Amino acid sequence: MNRLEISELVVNVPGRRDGRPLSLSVEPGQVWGVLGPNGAGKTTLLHTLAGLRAPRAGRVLVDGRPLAALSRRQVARTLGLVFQERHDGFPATVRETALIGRHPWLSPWQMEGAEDLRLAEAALERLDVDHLAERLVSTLSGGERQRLAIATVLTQAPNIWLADEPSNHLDLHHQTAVMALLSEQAAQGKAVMMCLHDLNLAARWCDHLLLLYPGGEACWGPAERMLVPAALERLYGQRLATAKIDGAPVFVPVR
Ligand SMILES: Nc1ncnc2c1ncn2[C@@H]1O[C@H](COP(=O)(O)OP(=O)(O)OP(=O)(O)O)[C@@H](O)[C@H]1O
Repeated sequence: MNRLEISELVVNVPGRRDGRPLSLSVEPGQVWGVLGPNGAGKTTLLHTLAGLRAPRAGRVLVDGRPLAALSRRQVARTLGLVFQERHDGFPATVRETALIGRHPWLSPWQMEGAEDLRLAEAALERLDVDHLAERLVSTLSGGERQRLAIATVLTQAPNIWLADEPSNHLDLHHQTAVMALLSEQAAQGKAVMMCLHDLNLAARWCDHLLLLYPGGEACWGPAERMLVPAALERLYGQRLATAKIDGAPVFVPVR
């Protein structure tokens, strides 16, 4: 079990004043959504939480220990990252790519074993890309690549998921399947934080929300307290109509 604690964190968004420092905890079992308009700093925040970018101030802690004090291997075992930019380094198949998720768990020259292969195959099947296992990644569609990226993190089996737009490129069915998977991960005691542009996915699947405003303002808390139409309209500069379906609020932009 791992909790991700953000303490007085000021993310370094170039050219922007500090804004409100962020202090919150993503607990095991919780699903946090990060909402905000383009350029609000969602990706920069996730990169900072992953230790890929230094903050201007404040700290990121895993189970009370600063992220910087953990070894690279500990970080790689603990944090699973689904990020937007992907580079095809060398030609690899879908199966080989999913197996990369096992690397934090292997010693430097150790080959993947039967159990690693089983985990990778199960993840590919869960993300509905098992039929593509032999294909080169460079031949995949956008949605297939996204599902493979998520399958690779599932193979990695981290305790904390950081996902930047996990529903990106996905059709409606696969959006729902991925949100159900992240929700299930949380139910198994993992901590999940994801950036989302789709307010309705956030309203249905996230139990906590962090709202990032372009000027550096922010507020956070349980989803039902954050999903206030007036606050969301201010966040996006967009009028919204609201309804309730299946017990969850639904927001539709209006002209
Ligand atoms: N290396 C950089 N140099 C200059 N500006 C940068 C750099 N990286 C990010 N920014 C700026 O920082 C701001 C925050 O970027 P970020 O990608 O975190 O936003 P975001 O909320 O994820 O946006 P989006 O919804 O468009 O994905 C943007 O205005 C972006 O142009």
